[in-house]
Amino acid sequence: MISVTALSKSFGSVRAVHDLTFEVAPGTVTGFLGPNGAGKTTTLRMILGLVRPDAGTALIGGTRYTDLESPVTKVGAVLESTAFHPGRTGRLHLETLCLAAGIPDRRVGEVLTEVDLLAAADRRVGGYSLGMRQRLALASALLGDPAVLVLDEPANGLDPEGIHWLRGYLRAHATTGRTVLVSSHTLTELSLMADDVLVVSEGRLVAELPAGPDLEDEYLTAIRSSR
Ligand SMILES: Nc1ncnc2c1ncn2[C@@H]1O[C@H](COP(=O)(O)OP(=O)(O)OP(=O)(O)O)[C@@H](O)[C@H]1O
Repeated sequence: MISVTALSKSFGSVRAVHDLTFEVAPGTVTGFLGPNGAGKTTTLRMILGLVRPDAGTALIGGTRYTDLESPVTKVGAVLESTAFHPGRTGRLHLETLCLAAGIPDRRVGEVLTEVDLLAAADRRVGGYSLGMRQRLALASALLGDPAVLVLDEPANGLDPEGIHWLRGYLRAHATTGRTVLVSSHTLTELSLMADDVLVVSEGRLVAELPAGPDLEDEYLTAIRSSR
């Protein structure tokens, strides 16, 4: 369970997140949707302990990310800004992460298979396409076999087949009782991927919607009435 309570963060005069409260339950894929600049990335970064909130709390299973013991085995994250060493192969990148986190090396082959990147594993990451880098980022997040996945725009750069695959993957992942929070500013992407959608606008939660055929209409209504 991810629990965000009265979370706020400003950057100078920019109020990025304002008194935000929501919960993400296990067993479902929860979408995090909002216009550009709505505060999605800032919220995810606070959940992951990368940005310090001005007020409020973001807890994972009742504990702040920074207080988790062995966090990579509890929470897997894919962030927009994921950087890779371009001269390393995908496999070496994952092996390096395993070494740093004390995860057994056999996980490398397992996650490469899970994200369907085995064929490119021994190529240098500098030559990867955007979609391949996204798959490698997801593989990195999965190394510790975490119960919680936090993904910022994971479909970015994936081709339609890749998006279809990601959707199936995240759903299967959630079905095993895991928690998945996935952000996007693309409504169609989330309507395919998520079960429920948290809508944020100007740093505030403005609606919680089921991801059904009416999502677009309901989203637009929620955004317009929040302004
Ligand atoms: N490090 C920072 N310094 C200054 N302002 C920031 C910083 N990070 C975010 N902001 C501002 O906070 C607001 C929210 O940004 P954030 O990246 O969280 O939005 P977002 O919903 O993820 O947007 P997008 O969909 O475009 O990725 C924006 O106005 C942004 O410019």
